[in-house]
Amino acid sequence: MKYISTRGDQTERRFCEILLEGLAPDGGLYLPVAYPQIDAATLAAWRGLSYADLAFEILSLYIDDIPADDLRALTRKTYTAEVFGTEAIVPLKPLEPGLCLESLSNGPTLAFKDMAMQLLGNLFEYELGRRGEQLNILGATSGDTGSAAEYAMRGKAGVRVFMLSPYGRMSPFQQAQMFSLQDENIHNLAVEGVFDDCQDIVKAVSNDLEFKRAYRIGTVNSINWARLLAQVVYYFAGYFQATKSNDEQVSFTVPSGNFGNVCAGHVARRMGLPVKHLVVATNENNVLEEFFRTGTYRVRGSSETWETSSPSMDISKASNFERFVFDLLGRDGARTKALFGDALNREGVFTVSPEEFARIPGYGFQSGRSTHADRLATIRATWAGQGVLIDTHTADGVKVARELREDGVPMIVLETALPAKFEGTIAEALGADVHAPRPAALADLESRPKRFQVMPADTAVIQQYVRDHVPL
Ligand SMILES: Cc1ncc(COP(=O)(O)O)c(C=O)c1O
Ligand SMILES: N[C@@H](CCOP(=O)(O)O)C(=O)O
Repeated sequence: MKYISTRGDQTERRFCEILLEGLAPDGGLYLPVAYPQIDAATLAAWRGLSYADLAFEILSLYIDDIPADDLRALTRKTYTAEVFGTEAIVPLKPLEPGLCLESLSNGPTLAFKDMAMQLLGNLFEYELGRRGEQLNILGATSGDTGSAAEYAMRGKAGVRVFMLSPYGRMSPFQQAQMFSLQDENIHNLAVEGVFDDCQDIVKAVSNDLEFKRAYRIGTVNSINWARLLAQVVYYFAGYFQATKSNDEQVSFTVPSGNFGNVCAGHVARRMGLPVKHLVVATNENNVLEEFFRTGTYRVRGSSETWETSSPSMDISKASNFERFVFDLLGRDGARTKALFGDALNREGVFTVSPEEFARIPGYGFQSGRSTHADRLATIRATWAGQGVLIDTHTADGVKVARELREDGVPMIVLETALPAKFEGTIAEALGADVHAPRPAALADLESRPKRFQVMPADTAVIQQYVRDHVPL
């Protein structure tokens, strides 16, 4: 499989090249030249595979520059019951008839990011070892990508992590999870700004091609196609668990911010997975919900990006949304560049044409929004009604899923984090007597010594920090 950029550069690249490269040189995101199509016989053959072997089958359609035996060994090393808690890896949890959660948050950092990041760590180690190279990862996090990446990369030969996070905006648990790491190859840079400022810096550094090459900068955000590819697998795994035959359809509701997770669902659907709807659930930062309702994509500045109780979704520039729009525009790279590279930079807004907007139902997308009050009410109702404790992001998903579900089509809500990460809001919803369980090894997390640097939201300052810490 070859990959092209969403902004018109037709140079075809192979998987391992883009794995280490992240953003395309023209500022676009990589996508495969075509989505492999899964026929009924293949879908039937995949039903019943272990998660690791399903991951191998899906990955091998997109990766032809890693020998099959090595790739299978990588997926088997990654997706184990020891790391993810169960043999199913992503078991479904029934909530009520026709509605269930897909448990994606049983990895080491208690959020769905582990699903892809554990694989990415192993892929990086494999490819860098093969090439005898090193990689300096520059990432941006609103709370969960950062810890998942750091836990996956700590101790990995040839990898350093520079992780930008919005200073003071993550939950105490999320901050402690990252900042308590003392590993030499992990650098936590707390940026005075919002997540979008952090992501803008990552993109600016990636677009400085001379710096990127000299300092061997790579990325672990969903900018990186490998992240999305790994996330495609759990849509198939969820579908197989929720259905008995491939004639059935399901819908997914996806708590969304940077649009990586639901974009993986879009890829699965384009491959032929029988998905009826992909429901994008946002919090008060509803840039995506607004787009699917109106056709206008209006990014917002820091002063309009609200600090909410689902903080990992406090995102007003969904970087990965460009991949979906490229497909919506019939893969017209010049038009995608005009919207994302030009209109968005100049005016902070674009509107797709009525004809383009009319295509959205064909892609299965729907959207809804949830607020703090909805979140509290949903956490309470799900605890009282089903005895299931959900986190604030998953609550946004459940709230919207309950509004948009249809009779006869199972609705799977992706559980994107565990409640232990957001104890403050759980206590606000349920009172101090209900405690979100956390692994014993993390009992004293918040009281551990912390190691991080506070930095201005300034690309040049971050670049200087990288220069000071990466020997040339
Ligand atoms: C817990 C949680 N839920 C939902 C999201 C939103 O996912 P995405 O950015 O892929 O849309 C994130 C962050 O990405 C997250 O950390
Ligand atoms: N919510 C994310 C934001 C980054 O998203 P990504 O999927 O692009 O890595 C976080 O928790 O950091």
